[in-house]
Amino acid sequence: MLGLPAERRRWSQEFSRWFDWVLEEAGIYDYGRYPVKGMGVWMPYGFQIRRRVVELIRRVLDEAGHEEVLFPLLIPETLLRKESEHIRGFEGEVYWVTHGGTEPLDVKLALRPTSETSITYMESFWIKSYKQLPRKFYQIVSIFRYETKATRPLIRLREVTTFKEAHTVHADFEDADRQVAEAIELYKRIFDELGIPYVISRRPEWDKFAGAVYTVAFDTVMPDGRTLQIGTAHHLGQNFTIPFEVRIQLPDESLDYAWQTSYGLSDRVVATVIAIHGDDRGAVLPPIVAPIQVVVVPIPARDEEQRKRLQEYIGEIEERLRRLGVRYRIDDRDDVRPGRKFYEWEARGVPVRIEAGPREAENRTLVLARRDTLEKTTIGIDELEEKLPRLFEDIARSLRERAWSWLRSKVKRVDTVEEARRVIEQERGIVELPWCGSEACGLRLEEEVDAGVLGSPLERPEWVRGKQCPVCGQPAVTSIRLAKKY
Ligand SMILES: Nc1ncnc2c1ncn2[C@@H]1O[C@H](COS(=O)(=O)NC(=O)[C@@H](N)CS)[C@@H](O)[C@H]1O
Repeated sequence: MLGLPAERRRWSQEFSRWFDWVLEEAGIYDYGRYPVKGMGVWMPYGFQIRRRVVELIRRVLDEAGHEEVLFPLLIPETLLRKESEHIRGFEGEVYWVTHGGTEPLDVKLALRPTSETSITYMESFWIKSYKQLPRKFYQIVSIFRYETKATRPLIRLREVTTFKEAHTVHADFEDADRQVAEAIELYKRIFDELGIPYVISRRPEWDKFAGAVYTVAFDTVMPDGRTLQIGTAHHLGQNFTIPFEVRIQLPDESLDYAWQTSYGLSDRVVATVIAIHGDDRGAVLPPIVAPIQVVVVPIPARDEEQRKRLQEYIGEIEERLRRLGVRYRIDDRDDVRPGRKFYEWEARGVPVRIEAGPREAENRTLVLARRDTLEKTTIGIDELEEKLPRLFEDIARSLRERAWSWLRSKVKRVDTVEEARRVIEQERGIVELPWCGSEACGLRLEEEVDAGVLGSPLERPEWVRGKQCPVCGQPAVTSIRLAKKY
């Protein structure tokens, strides 16, 4: 299914307004009212979604030998300044604490924009030998960046409240290289579980993380066709261990500085689950992160006798859902019509709705309504235990497939700058061109296509063989991806 079915038009053409609407309507996140720009409030329902996303991230990292830690929020200026490229990269984004009470501090303290400096400083005390390596730490904390580009709920925050930062230490360059590759596999698993599609690119030299040897990034295409960087992994070489003097004894007894990587995810993971899978009725949540996986909406009975029978029947449904271990809600509010209930739970993206009225109680059947495809089926109540778990799997798979076909429809290979510019102008998405690999041509392409460079594939793409760089005419050694970015 290329492009979008008609009924999801609003979702793609007024994405930003839709996104703000769904965050509020579904009770996910309250943004724009808190009196600090770029900072919002996780509301109860949204907090439950975030909690399950964080649980997934923790499970994947813990199973891969990562150790969760917790570092101080405040980083003294003396530490932050130790790695020159890093501080240059973050200079304009750091929030500073300058006073303790009424007293000015002799050393001003940064609210961490990320934690390489505080973590590497402590590693200089902890890590002395290759025998202790590799070490894989991570923390899930708030970080603070005084973003100057337009802030947006969950997408570009000044307090990034769900920042998972992993920091690893290795005995040599190659093992850090291997760790970046592992980080990429772990991120693929996390995004695949959430059905989020991605393009993986090596960022160009002129747009890598401040202090990195190289950066690999996961980008997705949002409903409005702009790309969002949803995860990054960096090889940090010895750029932090040298200034922080993290020396290790090698097997031959010689001393060398350790090698590092770092890799991060943020609130953007929640943003993309909502944005990518959503439709005009609101959020559509994969069952794995849905706070409520099934909502039961009784269809009111007319007379007293039927009402009693229906109540018993709803009780039986509830008992079965409880035994199944499903996260469910029985919406038996009697001052709200079923139609309104459908609207509310659809906006919240509840994956499955069960409707049951007097007829269903009579025939011992249930109406199952899928949130993703909106289709309804009637089953016998005795089929619930067998069909519900499979329905969850179907929903997760169909959301993932629909998202990937969307992404594939938004990535286009072109041979000329004119084509690239036209595609970006008319369709947005990602354009991919043959490239000689030079920074000069890369920057010229940003100018001429009027889009940002995402970078190049990790493996040399076959299709550029025999093609020329559209800027300088030299043989293309790889491809370059451009897009309008968030
Ligand atoms: N202002 C922001 N709001 C929301 N998410 C952000 C923001 N800035 C960065 N992110 C997310 O956080 C991820 C990691 O940030 S980063 O700067 O690329 N990398 C680091 O900070 C490294 N220390 C790895 S943790 C990014 O890929 C992006 O998905």
